[in-house]
Amino acid sequence: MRPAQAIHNRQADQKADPNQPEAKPQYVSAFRALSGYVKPHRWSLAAVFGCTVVAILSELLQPYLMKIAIDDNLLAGKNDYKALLMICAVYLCLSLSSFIFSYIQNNVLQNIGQSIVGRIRMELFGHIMKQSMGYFDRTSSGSLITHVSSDTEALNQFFNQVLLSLFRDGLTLAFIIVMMFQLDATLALYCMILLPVIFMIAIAFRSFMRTTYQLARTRLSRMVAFVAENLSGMGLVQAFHQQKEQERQFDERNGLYFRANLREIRTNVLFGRTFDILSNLSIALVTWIGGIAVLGKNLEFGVLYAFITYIRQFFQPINTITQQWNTLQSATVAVTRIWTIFGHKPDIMDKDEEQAESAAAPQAKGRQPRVMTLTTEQVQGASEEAMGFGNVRGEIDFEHISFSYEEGIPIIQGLDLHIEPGEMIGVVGTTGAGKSSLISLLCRFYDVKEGSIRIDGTDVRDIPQAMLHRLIGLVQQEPYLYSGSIVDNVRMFDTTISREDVIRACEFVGADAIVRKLPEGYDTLLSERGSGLSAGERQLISFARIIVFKPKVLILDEASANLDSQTEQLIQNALSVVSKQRTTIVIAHRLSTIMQADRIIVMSHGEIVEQGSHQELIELGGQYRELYDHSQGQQAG
Ligand SMILES: Nc1ncnc2c1ncn2[C@@H]1O[C@H](COP(=O)(O)OP(=O)(O)OP(=O)(O)O)[C@@H](O)[C@H]1O
Repeated sequence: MRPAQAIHNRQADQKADPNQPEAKPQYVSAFRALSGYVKPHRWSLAAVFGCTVVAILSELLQPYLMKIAIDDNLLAGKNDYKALLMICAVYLCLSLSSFIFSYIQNNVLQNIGQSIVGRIRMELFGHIMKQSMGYFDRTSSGSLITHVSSDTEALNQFFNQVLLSLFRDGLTLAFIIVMMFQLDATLALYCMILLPVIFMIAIAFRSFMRTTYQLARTRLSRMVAFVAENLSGMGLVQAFHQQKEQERQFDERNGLYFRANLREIRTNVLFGRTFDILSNLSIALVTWIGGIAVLGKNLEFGVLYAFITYIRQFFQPINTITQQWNTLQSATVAVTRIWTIFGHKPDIMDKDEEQAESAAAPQAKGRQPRVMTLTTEQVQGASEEAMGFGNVRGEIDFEHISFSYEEGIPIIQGLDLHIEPGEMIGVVGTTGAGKSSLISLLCRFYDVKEGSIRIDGTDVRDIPQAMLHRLIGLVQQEPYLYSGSIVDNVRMFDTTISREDVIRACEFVGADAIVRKLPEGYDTLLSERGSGLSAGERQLISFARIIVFKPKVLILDEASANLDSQTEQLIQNALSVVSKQRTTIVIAHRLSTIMQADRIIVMSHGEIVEQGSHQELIELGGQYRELYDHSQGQQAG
């Protein structure tokens, strides 16, 4: 299999996809979960209920008025024009009342629905953002996009359609039955004969519609997930000329979705038309039985007219409620899926969050909180002075740490490393040696399985994450730049950092000349992922970030891409200024970057196999020497 295709397929296959069709709706738990969100709106819901009752009564009284006009006026031969005019006026008033109260009911209900869905969407996004990196390794971004967009949209439809229909159509149905029995109990009973048939058909269709609907939703989610995977791996797709192959795979998924949709539409049309037939059958039955009664003078003509009108109105709400079944199902599945995410507590939590969690679940066994020496006051605030972490020295200890991403596949085993405050450490090693993993552990993107990592003697697990990430400045291999101006990218949208500070930082790292060449200078808007800037330029912007945020520890995961010699020189200069007086760890792909480091560490299979200065390691004649000779050979070549 070709690489790009293999990677996509691997991602799609391996990551958990909660959009499985077998997800069964759990109505009770789903609605219990929603009830907390609905509670604050209970008075508005009561108003909706009141408006619905008035709107329906206004509508259902109209045929009754016609019955009065026919029986008590027209057929009674009274020629009472005034009374007839009065009936027409009341009829119009009822129409107006039905319109006004339906409008209010609709608006208030939409408002409630939108604010609940908006709140859930916000909380869901916030909850996803709190998850650890391990969670994102296991969960595909496509399915997370589906949860934040489609699942919350399904909830939206629940409030827009299902709740509205349950309110309006359910009450309409109940009132029509009352009106029918009020008009003529015998004729009403004949109509009720058809009810069991209607229910049987509705139940039969329900399970069929559920299958087709779920199939369509699942295929849609897969298609969305596929698009998301492709967009995030677009570079790879283009580099391997995989466009045709990906188009073919998309066409396959698109075709499946198209067919599932057609099936769903056919089922809906068939169901709707079956109800029309039933409605007409009832009308024929009532016309026959009622007609005989009218001819035998046992029933007034106006009653028969009103009955026929009510039968027409009777089938419409049943049809609508049954049609809502799908939306109800998908909303229930969506709620279940959203609550599954809410129920997933982050693998990595701050000590106080962990304590709150274990207080809420006393039976849960957790790690015992450790003594913490770094205080929040030491590292809070925007500037170093305000943050007060001037007294953090930046001493780092990896104490006999072990780590694995997956159970049984060790990546780092019993590693010990002590880094002095202000020391500059270069890390080299073969690909897959565990260099980036070591850094991820220090940043607490993952937790060690054994041992501990300490900063100034405090376990990183005992330092609040917000604080830890202000202490450590990370320049990643592929520095991420957000859609926004250069200024905002340097200060990470933190407006407490002035524009002047940003410019000074850029000047300091040597990025100023590059930024000023851009069309709008510091106000140039970067597109997503900072495209428009080269890898080296993006790294320089990241260095400027380091300067404005003044972390105590700097980590540079050097870009593996080859940079032109001018940019490489700029990066070297930037590194030497930003690493001054701060502990610095550089994962180097080019040995020239770390030759001046205080100490170089050589990693292999998750262990440190050599360490010392450049000169010492060259003299040792081991793996470093080999790497060095190899790089010299490459340069010469
Ligand atoms: N998120 C992850 N999930 C599972 N395995 C991972 C993950 N990240 C890395 N690995 C595996 O862990 C091992 C060490 O990877 P790591 O990225 O730390 O190596 P590295 O020395 O930084 O390599 P490189 O120089 O190529 O970046 C590799 O075998 C890699 O496949």
